[in-house]
Amino acid sequence: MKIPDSFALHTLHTLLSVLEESISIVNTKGEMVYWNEAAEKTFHIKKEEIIGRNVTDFFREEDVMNLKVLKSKQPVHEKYHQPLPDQHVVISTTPIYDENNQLIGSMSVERDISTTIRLNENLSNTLQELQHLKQQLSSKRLDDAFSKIKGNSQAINRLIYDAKKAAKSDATVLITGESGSGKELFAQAIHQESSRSKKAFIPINCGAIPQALFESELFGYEAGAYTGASNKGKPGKMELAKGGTLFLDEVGELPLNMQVKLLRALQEKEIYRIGGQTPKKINVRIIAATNRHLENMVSEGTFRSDLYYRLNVFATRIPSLRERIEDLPCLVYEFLEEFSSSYNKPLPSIHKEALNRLCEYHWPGNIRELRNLFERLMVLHEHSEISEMDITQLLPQAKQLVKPLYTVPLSLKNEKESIERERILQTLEKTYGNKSISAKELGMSRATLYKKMKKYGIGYES
Ligand SMILES: Nc1ncnc2c1ncn2[C@@H]1O[C@H](COP(=O)(O)OP(=O)(O)OP(=O)(O)O)[C@@H](O)[C@H]1O
Repeated sequence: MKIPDSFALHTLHTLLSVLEESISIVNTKGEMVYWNEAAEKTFHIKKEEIIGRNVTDFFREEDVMNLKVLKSKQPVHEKYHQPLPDQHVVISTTPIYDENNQLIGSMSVERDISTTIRLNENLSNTLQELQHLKQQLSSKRLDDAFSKIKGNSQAINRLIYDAKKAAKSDATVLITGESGSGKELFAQAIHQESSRSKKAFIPINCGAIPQALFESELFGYEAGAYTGASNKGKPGKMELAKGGTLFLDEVGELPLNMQVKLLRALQEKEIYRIGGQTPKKINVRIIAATNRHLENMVSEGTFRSDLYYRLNVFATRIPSLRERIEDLPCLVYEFLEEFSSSYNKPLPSIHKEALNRLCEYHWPGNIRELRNLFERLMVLHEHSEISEMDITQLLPQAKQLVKPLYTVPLSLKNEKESIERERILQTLEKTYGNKSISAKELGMSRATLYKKMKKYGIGYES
């Protein structure tokens, strides 16, 4: 059956009008002879306005693909094209020939991709902005003295907020908290954020120095002050911290007679070196820390109340890890990253049950204990995921004491030392390195404990 010409024409017309692509046909004079509904929508030009008119009345000549193809007679296939400044299309254009192979015009089919392009532009701008913000954030974090303190809990954010305020003043700060909870980290951050940051941060562990040496450590001595002293004299930590911060760690261990001397120095802002006749002006900010309950010590008479009040100007207590267990996942990822990078191992993932297991544990050694556990884990671990079993094996309850089957007999002295070393090691392990508790448990002074640790080569991070 022959399809009548008029039917074919209407069908073709209907087909072109329902297409989502814009169709435009120009004759060899550049006049628009066909313009479908999609073209009307894309270019916001009605058929009645454009049909019969020269296409250059609406577009710049160089932007009209139909005109280019009329000239070149070369068809164009699926090419990106921008007919108007804010219009983006993918265009196919082909020359039209009659039955005598005479060029009679050109037809373009254009798919509007302006929305996609705009979305892409927005996305790329957003990504650039994001990148920029990330850079800003990371440089800000690096600049931020508190950036080393990890954790997102309300408690830690509040502490950082308060500590930043304390850093702006020159007030004495007293930091309390369990062993390994981050007291020294906070003290360092306060110093770095303060106007004294360019000067020294000098830590002094009040519990580690034998009583007899404490005064010379803190105040220094003049040449020839006593036998065995350097003949040049030596500045004490208070002088060394000039313009900076003196961190009195474990201040609760300070002997009473030294408490008096410290208080006098703080009040009078000057010190005398041992054997010295002229006072030396001191300019230090004091940050003190302790895991002891100083108020109780004051009532027991083992800590002077006047020194306590002198230190307690700005007091802050760092909660134990169990009190802010919500910080644990963030700390875990931090330590995994740190140790995978320092031991050159791929970063493992951690199973949810392993994290649960860690959250259930009571962390007497706080963040130091968590950090040590992850260092051990990264040394031993070989898989891509950390399982609950890996954690259970490393947590103290799971530890089993393995007694050697046979040991070479030692002399009495050596045996005594060996037992002592073992006892010290076990106690330190049990208290997660807390020297004051260990010393008490072992029935010796902290200074003696330090001396013995040195003698037996026991290095325990303080
Ligand atoms: N919030 C934290 N984010 C990351 N690391 C932390 C944090 N708190 C503590 N640490 C790490 O835990 C370890 C112990 O911290 P720090 O020495 O400051 O504790 P401390 O309370 O002063 O301990 P001690 O009372 O035994 O002297 C350090 O390696 C420290 O870097």
